[in-house]
Amino acid sequence: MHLRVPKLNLPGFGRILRCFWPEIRKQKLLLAGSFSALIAETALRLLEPWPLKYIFDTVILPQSGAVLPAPLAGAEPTVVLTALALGLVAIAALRAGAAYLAVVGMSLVATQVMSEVRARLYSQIQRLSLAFHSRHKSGDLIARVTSDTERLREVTVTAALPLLTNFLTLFGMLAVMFWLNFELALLAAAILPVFLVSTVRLTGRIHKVARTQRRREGAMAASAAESIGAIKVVQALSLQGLLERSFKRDNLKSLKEGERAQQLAAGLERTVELLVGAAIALVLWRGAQLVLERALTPGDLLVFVTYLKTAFKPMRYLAKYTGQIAKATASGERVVEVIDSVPDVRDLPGAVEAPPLTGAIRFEGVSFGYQPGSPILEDLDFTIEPGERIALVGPSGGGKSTLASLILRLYDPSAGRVLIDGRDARSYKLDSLRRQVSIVLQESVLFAVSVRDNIAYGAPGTTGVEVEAAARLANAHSFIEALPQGYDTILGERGASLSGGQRQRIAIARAAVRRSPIVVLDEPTVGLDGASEQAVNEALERLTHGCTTILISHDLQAACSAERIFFIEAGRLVEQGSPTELLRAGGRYAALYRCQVPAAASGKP
Ligand SMILES: Nc1ncnc2c1ncn2[C@@H]1O[C@H](COP(=O)(O)OP(=O)(O)OP(=O)(O)O)[C@@H](O)[C@H]1O
Repeated sequence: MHLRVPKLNLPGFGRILRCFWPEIRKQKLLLAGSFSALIAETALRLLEPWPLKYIFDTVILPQSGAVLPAPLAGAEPTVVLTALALGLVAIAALRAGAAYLAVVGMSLVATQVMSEVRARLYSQIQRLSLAFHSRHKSGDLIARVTSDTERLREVTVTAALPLLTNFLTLFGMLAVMFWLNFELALLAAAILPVFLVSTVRLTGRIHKVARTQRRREGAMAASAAESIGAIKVVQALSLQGLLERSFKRDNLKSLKEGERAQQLAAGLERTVELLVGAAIALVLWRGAQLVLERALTPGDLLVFVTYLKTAFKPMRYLAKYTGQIAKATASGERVVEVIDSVPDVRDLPGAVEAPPLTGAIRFEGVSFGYQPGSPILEDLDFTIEPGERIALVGPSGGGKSTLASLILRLYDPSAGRVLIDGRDARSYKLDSLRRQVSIVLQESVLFAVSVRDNIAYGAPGTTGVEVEAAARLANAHSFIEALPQGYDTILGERGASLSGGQRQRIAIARAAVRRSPIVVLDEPTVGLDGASEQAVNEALERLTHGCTTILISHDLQAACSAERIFFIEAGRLVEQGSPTELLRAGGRYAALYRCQVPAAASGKP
């Protein structure tokens, strides 16, 4: 019956336990050891008031008629007193030892389980597809990996463990109380239903507040991460004041929710104290009558009252820690939500390792939308031969980058198929496919590690010689050598310590170490000055030599370097052909070209 109280959050608890079970199972020996220590502690706690009872019943009030246990029966009162006092010390010492082992063991279990869960969560976040990441903010995900897992670990040790100990004690003591005197035990247990009703009501509300607060903290971490990540833009646009005000508002709301949860928990704690007080008064009132009627010894009544105070401690604990446990459950749910998410793009059953690809790409009736019901690409049909160079051009928002991300399998089409070397891209193992596609973006992201590592990230296992060769290919070797520590120079976050053109050339070197047959270039020279653009273009020329190349560009003159041009508008392939063919055809591409390059009205690209 008493177990119904923590069951309040059981759907959450159950899900969390199920999710963490693989990690918990690994700690079963340590868990069993700690649990045994916990049982021993409980048993010793049950024994604690008994020496006092015997001192009362046999030394102070020998007329009570109580009988001493066998070894002490008939002994001198001073001997009995000394033995019982020593027994009291022994029980306390053993109980302290058992409690120490239980706490140390359980915290070891919690630390190990949570560090493994944290690692699993991190790798899951890395693996979840872009569709998931565009729904969740990075700061919120970071909060899940760091503070949510930490809160779970902490609360397991500081709240859940004491609760478990005390619930075991409650059961043990109630059993002994019923054995000692049924009527009195029934009186003591009478407060349980009242307690249950008020706890159920209040814990539900506390849990709700805690969940809202945790969600808000996640959102705050997300906005902090977003603005700190874009500090240059924030300062350039003088957005500090605006962002500070909105952060303060959320912070205050979170604080108020925290206060509310604390108020509710404090209210619950006081209710429990009142109930325990009433129960003790009731037991004393009836117990004293039973002692006078000689149906109970004074020592028994002493055991009863001591038990009652200790036995109802779990209730106080429950009240005190309900807020914490509710918050931890909310944290646990946030962790489980991510771990249980199934990546939209994943290896399908029977997926095979992609063999070395030639780079043939075919779209068959491909449609795709980020949200169901709003298509971004519609019914695309085309073939790209191995080693062919294709330029994707067309108005902004037409779907060019989206099309390229389908080749990388960052998303899967909602209809139709993308075939790579004649096989559905979904039939290959994801990693083996992506390893054979290189990508250079408009804003290449570099990591805050050495230049060498940034390049080697392109293909794990790359040697120093290969890194240098790739840097030479990317026109980056000489400027890297001129950096303070050459290839060992550690870059600022996102490569902030380099110029745009330098970042691009390192990104090209990173793409080069992959030696992949397919290369996607998404506006790689936008924003570069003439000299940088030329250096980057030379590097790209060498990178894409002999590869199937998809160039996304708004620069129609640059697009003319392609063998074929695909004009993408509103998610449809409206024109395709060689630059000369398209100009002659006088369609959408020719009109745009003449706008951009008026001198080309002659029709020659
Ligand atoms: N992650 C996303 N979630 C939802 N919609 C998106 C997402 N990425 C792009 N879109 C939408 O898809 C459409 C096509 O975007 P896409 O970036 O593919 O176009 P584009 O032709 O490459 O544009 P640009 O030339 O400006 O780079 C746009 O309307 C854009 O708003």
